Amino acid sequence: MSNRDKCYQTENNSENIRTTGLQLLPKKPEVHLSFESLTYTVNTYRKLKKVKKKILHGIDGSFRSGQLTAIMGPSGCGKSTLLNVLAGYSISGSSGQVYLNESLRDEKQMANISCYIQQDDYVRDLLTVRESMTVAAHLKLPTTVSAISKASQVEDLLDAIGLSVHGDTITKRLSGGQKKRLSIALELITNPSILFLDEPTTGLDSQSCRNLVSLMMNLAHNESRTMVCTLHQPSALLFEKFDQVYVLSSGRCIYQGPPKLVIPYFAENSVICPPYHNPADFLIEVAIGEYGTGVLVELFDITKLTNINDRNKCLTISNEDNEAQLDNGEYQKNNNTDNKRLPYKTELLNKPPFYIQTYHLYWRNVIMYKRNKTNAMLRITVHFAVALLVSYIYRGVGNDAARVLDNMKFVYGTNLFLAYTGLMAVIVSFPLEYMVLKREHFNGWYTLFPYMVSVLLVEIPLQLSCCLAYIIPAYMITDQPLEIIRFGYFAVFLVATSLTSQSAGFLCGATMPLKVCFPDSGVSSTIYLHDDRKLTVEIVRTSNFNITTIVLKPFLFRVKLVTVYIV
Ligand SMILES: Nc1ncnc2c1ncn2[C@@H]1O[C@H](COP(=O)(O)OP(=O)(O)OP(=O)(O)O)[C@@H](O)[C@H]1O
Repeated sequence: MSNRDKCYQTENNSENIRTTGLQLLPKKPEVHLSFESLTYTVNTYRKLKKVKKKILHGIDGSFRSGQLTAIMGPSGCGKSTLLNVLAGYSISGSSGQVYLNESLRDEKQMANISCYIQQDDYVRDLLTVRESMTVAAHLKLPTTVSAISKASQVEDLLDAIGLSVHGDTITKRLSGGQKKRLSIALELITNPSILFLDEPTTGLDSQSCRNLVSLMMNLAHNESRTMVCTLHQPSALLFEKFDQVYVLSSGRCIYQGPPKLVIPYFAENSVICPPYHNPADFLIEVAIGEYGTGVLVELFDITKLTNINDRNKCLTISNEDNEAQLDNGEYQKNNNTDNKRLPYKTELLNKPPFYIQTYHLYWRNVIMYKRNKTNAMLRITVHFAVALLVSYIYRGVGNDAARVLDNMKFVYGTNLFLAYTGLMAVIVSFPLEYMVLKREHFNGWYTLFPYMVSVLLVEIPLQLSCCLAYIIPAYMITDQPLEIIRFGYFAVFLVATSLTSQSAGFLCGATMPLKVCFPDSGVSSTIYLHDDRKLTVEIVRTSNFNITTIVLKPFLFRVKLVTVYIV
């Protein structure tokens, strides 16, 4: 069968996406996730006063293993917030209990058994699908697993997720649905028990949505994982595929249960779905309050009681003694068990040591730099060109005692230029890297120290080459004394300046919000947005301007640190 035929078959036989290959990976335990009186509060400001705003209002619920659950609700009702709190992504501001089976959630254990796939596909654009998976396998799996097994697990996963025919495609060339599947496959390497997905179907066509939901359903049913995702407004066909829906309205739950029971449940509470209406649309309309706010209050109260009962069932579902009780549907809350609940414990995966992580991260960076040679060559060429320009202006000053002041200006200007390019090389690029780093770090791929070392190992030689591309021609053309010691001092001093300002660039890029805009702005296109850190990189295009202003906004203050930047 030709590659094209295989590709066609994989893309169109979504229902046949198999997940059996995943069983080769170390099996994690099945985990029921439940929560009790979950509240999330943020600080907002009204007339210079700090005001607390409650986003989740003490909600209860349970998500079972082997089920695919959708958190639904109108925009701004708190779906992503709930997912963030459950995944442990947002901790400060939250209160209430989260349980893993019958034990309290422990942050470290949670990171070990779960993964969080965000709405945007933060994958490494310059790696191929297979390379991305291989690096992830080397970083996430213990060193006791041989390279051959890792490679075969990667192939199995690619096959299972329908991406094997695209294994050698650069990830930035993948379609939205394929990128989403790759994001899932990257996290499936460690076989997590719980998968959180924030709006996985956003931006996908109906066929890709169906493929993705089928894949999630297979992962839940065949592998007994707990799959939780947020959804906006699915089609009726897609809606029915979920095992459970958890509906939020203004931070409160109004329904948890199977999609098929939505209409009878609401009818019992005097909210009648119009004939031929999509039940998912109906749910959202009820949650928005189109059927009256009184109904919503009633639904909050009724659902809270049902959810508490469900949650308690979920907490004890692994306890065989309680099964007769569960079958009868008469569950009595055992407060003694509540008090005795201990943090969840399971065997932690042995992560590769520091040097192995650094090695794989370094090689990943090398591959990415190789694929983006233009950027590296441009940096070196700009240094060389500016060296020619500056040294032409100051030619011969090094050997002329009458032009000492000019020589000083040359050294000063050189210093400023190298400090500036060292800073700019990373201050703009690092924030773009930030979200991928955050995703990988949060999902436990590596610790920050090996990451930092691997970045420096590729950045320092590059910056050194840039400095030398400037220093050597400039030194010669300005006719500085040809003595090794003097050249050494000159070079060491300038390289040190450049590397120091590069570290300042990393610091600013990693900690400060950054804005890039053209003057006399016209249309704006945001290329990157991350609200948590209030970080915005924005390009505002005007007719033919090529000058940008870079504004750094460290938290409360706005500082125009660099004013002119030529792209
Ligand atoms: N850090 C914060 N500070 C202030 N308000 C916040 C913060 N985080 C979330 N919110 C508010 O909480 C509410 C819920 O946000 P959330 O992102 O969870 O909504 P959502 O249901 O996922 O919406 P959408 O479907 O549009 O993504 C919104 O009104 C949002 O403005």
